Amino acid sequence: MNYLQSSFGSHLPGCPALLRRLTHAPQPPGHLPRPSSAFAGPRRETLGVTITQTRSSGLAPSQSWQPSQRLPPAHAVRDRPPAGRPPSRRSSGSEAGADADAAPPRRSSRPPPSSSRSPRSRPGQAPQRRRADGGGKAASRAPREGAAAPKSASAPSGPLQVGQEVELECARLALEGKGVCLLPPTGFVVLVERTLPGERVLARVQSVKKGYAEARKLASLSPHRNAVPPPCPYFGPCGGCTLQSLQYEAQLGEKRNQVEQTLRRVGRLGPSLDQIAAEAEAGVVAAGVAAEGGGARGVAPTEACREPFAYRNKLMFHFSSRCWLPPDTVEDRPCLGLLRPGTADVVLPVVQHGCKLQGDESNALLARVEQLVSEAGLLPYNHPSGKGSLKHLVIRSGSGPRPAAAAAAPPPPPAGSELMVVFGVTHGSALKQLRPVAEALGREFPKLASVVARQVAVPQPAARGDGGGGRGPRSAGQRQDARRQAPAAAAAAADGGGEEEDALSGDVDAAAGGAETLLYGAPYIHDVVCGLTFRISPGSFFQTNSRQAEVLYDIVRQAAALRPGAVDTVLDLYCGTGTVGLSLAAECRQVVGVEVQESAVEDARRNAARNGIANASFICADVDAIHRALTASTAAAAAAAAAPEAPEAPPAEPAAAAPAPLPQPDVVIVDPARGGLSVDAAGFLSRCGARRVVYVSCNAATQARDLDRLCNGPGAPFRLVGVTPVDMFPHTDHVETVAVMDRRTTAAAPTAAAATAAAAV
Ligand SMILES: C[S@@+](CC[C@H](N)C(=O)[O-])C[C@H]1O[C@@H](n2cnc3c(N)ncnc32)[C@H](O)[C@@H]1O
Repeated sequence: MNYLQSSFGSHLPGCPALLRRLTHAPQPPGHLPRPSSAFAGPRRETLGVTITQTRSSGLAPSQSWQPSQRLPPAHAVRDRPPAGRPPSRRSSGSEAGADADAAPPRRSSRPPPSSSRSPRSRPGQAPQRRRADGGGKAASRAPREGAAAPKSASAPSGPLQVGQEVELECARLALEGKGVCLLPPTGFVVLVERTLPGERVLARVQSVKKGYAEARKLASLSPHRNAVPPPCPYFGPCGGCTLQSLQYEAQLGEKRNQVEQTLRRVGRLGPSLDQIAAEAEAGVVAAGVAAEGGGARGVAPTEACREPFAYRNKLMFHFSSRCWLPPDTVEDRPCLGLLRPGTADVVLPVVQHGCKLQGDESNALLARVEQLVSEAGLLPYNHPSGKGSLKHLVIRSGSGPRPAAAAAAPPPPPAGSELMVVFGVTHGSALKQLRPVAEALGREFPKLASVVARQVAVPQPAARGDGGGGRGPRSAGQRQDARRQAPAAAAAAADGGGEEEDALSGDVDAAAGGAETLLYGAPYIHDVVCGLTFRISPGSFFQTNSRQAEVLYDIVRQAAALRPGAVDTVLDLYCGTGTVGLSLAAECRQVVGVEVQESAVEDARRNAARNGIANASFICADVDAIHRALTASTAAAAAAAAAPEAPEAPPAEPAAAAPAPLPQPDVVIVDPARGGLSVDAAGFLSRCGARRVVYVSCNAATQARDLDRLCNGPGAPFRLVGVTPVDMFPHTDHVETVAVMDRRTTAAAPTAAAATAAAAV
């Protein structure tokens, strides 16, 4: 998954109404975050060792690997207003990341379109500015008469015009980290990226839609009081760490606000949160939900991450023949880095400084991979020419297995003791050249335990939606539909949780694929979480922040509120490699995990055996199929009861392939992908009879939608009793949330037939 897919569009599959509730405005489908103007200032200088193409690969000069560009420190150039300089010779004009309008980037040697130029940069013209006081005292004025209005691709339908400059104050953060500014006096929503609540900015309107506008920040007029210089030189263009310029404590507060706002607006859970807060105030707290669980707001404070940098055990990088040098240059040359927001094949080279979210050794590995593949004559896959074969690179790390001798109270082994490299390749022909690359890496990096190549699908022209050479972003809804149609592809798509967790983990489509070839070492690495050793295959989901996963699982354990004496049966739905269920196993009678991806289920079974856990079992199945099978068997039982004398009919086609038998659960843990629960999965929770459901989510918007379904309205089966955000991804706008629901005692209990059917599924 890339940054662009973390936009609203993908958070809220097929739910424009949810978007409106979030921002009071619809978000355009496929809307993408824009890169910033952070690099519009000083000229870049090129440092570092040149990596030249030395093999006789028949490359044109533009196809050769080049050194990564040294970038100025982010704080030195960020928020600089555009200098009005002409596009560079190499500039691709409308590719100007900072000034690009809604149109997708395209190669062109033309200068930027007039709609994307700053009116201020035109000689003899006064800037069009509108002032908007956060306090509602609007000092706004219409664009000056006589000043040429900026050309707009579409007629403005709000109080703003494309190209207009406006002073705004940020009221709050939207889920994807953009600042929500309300234009007085109407409160018209303007979304401005890299803008923090309380900050006043000068921004230029980029697009105006029916109920809202999007603007690009030109300058910070009064920064957030907790603003800090972002330490990463790629901050801004790289869409990953949108909150890096905010002090960490303040990030935690913002994430709590986001979760609360989303539950109130999208989930219509204001009354539930108010009740949680009132009960906490009165000292009545649901079992397993911390006393401060609500405070005055119904949402607990965000659980902080102790190590807010170098916390990631997995990052996905992309190979591309289109290399982005922010703000407005795209060169046709091989490049390894992070996808430019809003594109499917333009890459920001990050090899030189690495990514601050992963460890030093992983960054060193990244740099060495770039050198070695260049020397081997390997090229990025190029669409549409079909040349080249490298698509992406995933670097994973783990602590290695827990030493047996330390079984009593094992301190976790140091992170990064085992490393894994996964090459995503489009053609098997690359394997021959990759083998010596893998062996060289193995010799140079003693901690490298595994190098694997995965065959990935070649982008289909029909799927292009970005106009730039590849797949366009698909909504989570579309991905879910595709998953229903092709469970096998879905399994592959899970690729370590590409879409399941956050933007930096992997592109679900790029990662989807088939054959894996082991190039070096073993086809897995190990990590230790909660004192248990987990085996991780290249395609298996594993929480990307191992240390914080322990905090998350501890909150889940408390929230499950299992009865003493290990008497409860726990269902761990969407269980991945079994981490949540296995960490609970000692306190329950039995744990049953359900997971769609075969390799993850295999890992989960091995993990149970390796850790000596005998009361956990894992089923490879689509969670949705459980409810369909349950519904089918209930209907069949009802039909049989209604027509006992009917002649024997041929057996009906099963509504869904029924998974292996599931026991009646006391507690269910669900941790679905970003798309949240399907209607079938929610239906299963309603009917399964469990007294408590602990819902772990990496997408507050879809979680809010699901909680609305399950907790609101007459006959709703559950009552929301606690919400705790957990910061698994510091500096990014992602937040994990643990919501706890108790079955309402007044709601109709599951019928005996349903319970029996559930037991039989
Ligand atoms: C967010 S991960 C959670 C994994 C696990 N709970 C953990 O903490 O490591 C979601 C998992 O759900 C799996 N998954 C996605 N859709 C599924 C479905 N329809 N049925 C079963 N599993 C599914 C993915 O393969 C992935 O392993």
